[in-house]
Amino acid sequence: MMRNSLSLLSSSFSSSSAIVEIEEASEPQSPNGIVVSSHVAWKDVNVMVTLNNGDTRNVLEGLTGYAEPGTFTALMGPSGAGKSTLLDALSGRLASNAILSGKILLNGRKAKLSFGTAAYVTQDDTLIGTLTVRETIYYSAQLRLPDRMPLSEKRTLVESTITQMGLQDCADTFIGNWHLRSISGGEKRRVSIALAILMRPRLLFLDEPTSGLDSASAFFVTQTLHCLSRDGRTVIASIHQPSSEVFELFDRLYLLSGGKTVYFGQASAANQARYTSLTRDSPSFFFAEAGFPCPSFRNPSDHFLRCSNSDFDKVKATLRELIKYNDDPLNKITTAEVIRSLVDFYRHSQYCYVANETVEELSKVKGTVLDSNGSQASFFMQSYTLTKRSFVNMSRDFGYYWLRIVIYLVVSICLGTIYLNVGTKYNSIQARAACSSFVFGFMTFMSIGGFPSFVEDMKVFQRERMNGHYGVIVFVISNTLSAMPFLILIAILSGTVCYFMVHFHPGFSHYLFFVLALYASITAVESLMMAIASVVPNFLMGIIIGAGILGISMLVSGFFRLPYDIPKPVWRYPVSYLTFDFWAVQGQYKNDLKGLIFDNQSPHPPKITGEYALKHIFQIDVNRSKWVDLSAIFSLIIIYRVIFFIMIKINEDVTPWLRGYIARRKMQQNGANQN
Ligand SMILES: Nc1ncnc2c1ncn2[C@@H]1O[C@H](COP(=O)(O)OP(=O)(O)OP(=O)(O)O)[C@@H](O)[C@H]1O
Repeated sequence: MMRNSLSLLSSSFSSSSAIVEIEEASEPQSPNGIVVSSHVAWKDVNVMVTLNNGDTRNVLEGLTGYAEPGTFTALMGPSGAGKSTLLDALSGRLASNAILSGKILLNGRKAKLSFGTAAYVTQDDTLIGTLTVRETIYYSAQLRLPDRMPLSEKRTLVESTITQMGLQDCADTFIGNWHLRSISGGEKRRVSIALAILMRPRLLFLDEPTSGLDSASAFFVTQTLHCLSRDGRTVIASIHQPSSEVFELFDRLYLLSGGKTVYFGQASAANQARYTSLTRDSPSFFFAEAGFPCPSFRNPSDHFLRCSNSDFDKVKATLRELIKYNDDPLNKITTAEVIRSLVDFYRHSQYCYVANETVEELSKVKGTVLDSNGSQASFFMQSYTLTKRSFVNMSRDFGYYWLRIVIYLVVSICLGTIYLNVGTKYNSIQARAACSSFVFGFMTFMSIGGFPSFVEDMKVFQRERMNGHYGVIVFVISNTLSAMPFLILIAILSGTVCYFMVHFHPGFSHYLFFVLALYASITAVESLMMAIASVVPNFLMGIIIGAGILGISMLVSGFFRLPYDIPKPVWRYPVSYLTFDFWAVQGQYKNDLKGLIFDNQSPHPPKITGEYALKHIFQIDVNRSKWVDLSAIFSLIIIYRVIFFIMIKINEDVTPWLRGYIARRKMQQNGANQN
């Protein structure tokens, strides 16, 4: 079954020109007969980062290595050694303040690995908690597989991926969130890997796939990666503290310390503790040769990390009295010295020579160009699937809309009882205005509560976007459409309660306007909050910024300060015209007051007309139709959504470029100052 799905996927890929065959003859065959494979080689890779004060720091220094199809390469080293940076450099995901030099070759060619060319599993599992494991993988398949692939075959591929990752038992369990029972951490990791391997990528990067897992889960995950590599894939993963069982599953080990290579070569045979019985081709032999043999009964991987972690010097200095020293050579000198001699020893060793030679050879063989492994689905299919997934998420997450609907209803009932049958007395003029302002100002404010959910959505979007699953437009469309039914429900429910309890201007068109204006206002707030979420990923900051903007919007709506009294520069032009509150309040005042007759202050005539109140009390232009005001709110929604789109694009393209530019400028300035 698995084989079937694989060949099916390959055939649909080749027909859609996802993989461009360039030099077929030079292409090595992988164990399962699939032709496309990926050799990654890196030579003299340096990464320099610019710090905020303009200082620079070398994070990686002169790294050379390679990873071949059918192998599992583990990047190991203490915290801060540069494992993630090397992974990021290889996968084209370096931060914008990092400057890369050296050669990175994919199948012998310089390659820009981004947006789905290779699968990348990040350290944290950004998954949608309200979906089950099967649904998560299925939606991902729908988002990425070609439309012409029959549904049954997509399902087969999903099921085979579930089986391959050993997720059968929890396939119908929710990923989990604050109110839904969740799968375990190890299962979450496997779901993330399942999503990465769904499109059968030839190259797989994983940043600490076993971090936070117990030893059994870590072994399971590593064993799965080992099996994936045996399928002809090139697997490169950073691993923090592997157990000896996990270590045995690595084919190659790249040991780093302080951004320098301590060892690169075979990882096999490392489980043999006594170096006298070791083959030359093992890290234990290397350590023994370098003068730091792994003591008997010590896990070799612990020993390698012990030798390469200079933090032990600090620990030793702090706990001098408490440590009992044995005759381990590591206790006689500082770890910094150990690292220095290991790095030096490696540089002049056979291991380094072999690595350089192999990289040279690999760079001469020009192989297949791997094109994006991202989505093959059409724009329509992506939009449909994403809208559906987002709708399912919203309807299952109690905190997304349901809670807000309840609160909206409760507040509407409270408002309805406070302004019950507001009437047409003299004081009713002010009461109606205040009630309308509350509805469009304060009640819409409650939409801020959805911000944490938006932030979660943005995280999933960013992961999927980085892996090339869909574009920004698809995300904006799906987000708008999926929220629509809930916003309509909020507007109808709370609008109806308010309208009839307060007894606003009777008549269907007045009721329709009220509900439509409420819907438009809530949607405008949502759009604004989404735009904020695209640039402010922290929800506390986002809520504060959102509250600030909405507060200003209320201030210039024409209720707290009458329109002509709002200071013209800035506040009236353009701020008030750019806020939905202004249009909503003006439109609703007209919708409610126009056509009504109110008692005067004295019980005798003349009565006050609604038009008079609008003009002379609220300073409102009665000649402008309320429908124009409503159209203005809808136009603002479009503007806010366009801003949302632009923000994402800026975040994606302009900000990294700008940060990179600033980093380079700071570096130059610093260099000039030093000179
Ligand atoms: N963009 C950056 N700007 C500034 N410093 C950076 C940047 N990227 C990495 N560093 C620094 O480089 C060093 C290596 O970081 P890296 O994340 O690669 O280490 P690591 O080995 O993956 O560590 P860990 O196991 O803790 O994740 C760290 O000291 C880190 O602070």
